[in-house]
Amino acid sequence: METLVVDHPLVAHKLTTLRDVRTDSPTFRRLADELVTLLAYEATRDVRVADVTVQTPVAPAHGVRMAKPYPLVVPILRAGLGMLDGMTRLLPTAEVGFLGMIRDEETLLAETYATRLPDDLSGRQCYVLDPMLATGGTLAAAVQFLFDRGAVDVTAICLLAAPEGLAYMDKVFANSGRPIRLVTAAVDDQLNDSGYIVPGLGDAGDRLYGVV
Ligand SMILES: O=P(O)(O)OC[C@H]1O[C@H](OP(=O)(O)OP(=O)(O)O)[C@H](O)[C@@H]1O
Ligand SMILES: O=c1cc[nH]c(=O)[nH]1
Ligand SMILES: [Mg+2]
Repeated sequence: METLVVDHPLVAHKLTTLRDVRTDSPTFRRLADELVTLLAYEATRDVRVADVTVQTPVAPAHGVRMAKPYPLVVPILRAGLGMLDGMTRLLPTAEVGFLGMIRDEETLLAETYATRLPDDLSGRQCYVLDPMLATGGTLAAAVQFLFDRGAVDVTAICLLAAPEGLAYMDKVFANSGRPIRLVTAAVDDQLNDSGYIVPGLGDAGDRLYGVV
């Protein structure tokens, strides 16, 4: 998986506050929203556009518009929902599909409880949103869903990633022949025995929406 760690002082500043255990839920939500917009700016560098000409008050000007089919943005519920507004602010014409996935806290295996995606994704650029890439089980399953429906171009945007998750993605998709990109604010040190990213930021879903 091609991985881009966005090296920017504003990204580092916002991520540091997100990590801070004293940051409350409203602030965490706002920062996650701001951070995804900064990451999305890099993640959409290759978004498809088509040439157009517009008339300025002075003369014709050559430019570009987003090409059809428009990109598909896929937040992974629940925590990925906290990244959706920040993404669609940058890509207002994107369509949105949903995947609901939860990781079993004992086995760390991802289970899918909801899918709402177009049946045919051939030719679509897909952007998966999930704040945390830990063991990689959730992201691998999400990318496989998109591949199974014909997607060939998948970019994941994660606020934080663990080396174990990157290695797992490389292992699972080694022979897929389809490129996968990851854009993230940081690759942390490791996972702990409970599968949490260290130092990480804790449980992203709980910090966004509360413990359920
Ligand atoms: O890489 P993995 O080991 O699969 O772990 C990462 C997943 O765990 C978290 O979701 P969680 O299962 O806590 O669900 P939630 O978003 O509803 O909190 C996170 O948002 C990822 O989806
Ligand atoms: O550190 C982690 C790992 C998985 N899910 C989270 O929300 N946080
Ligand atoms: Mg969670």
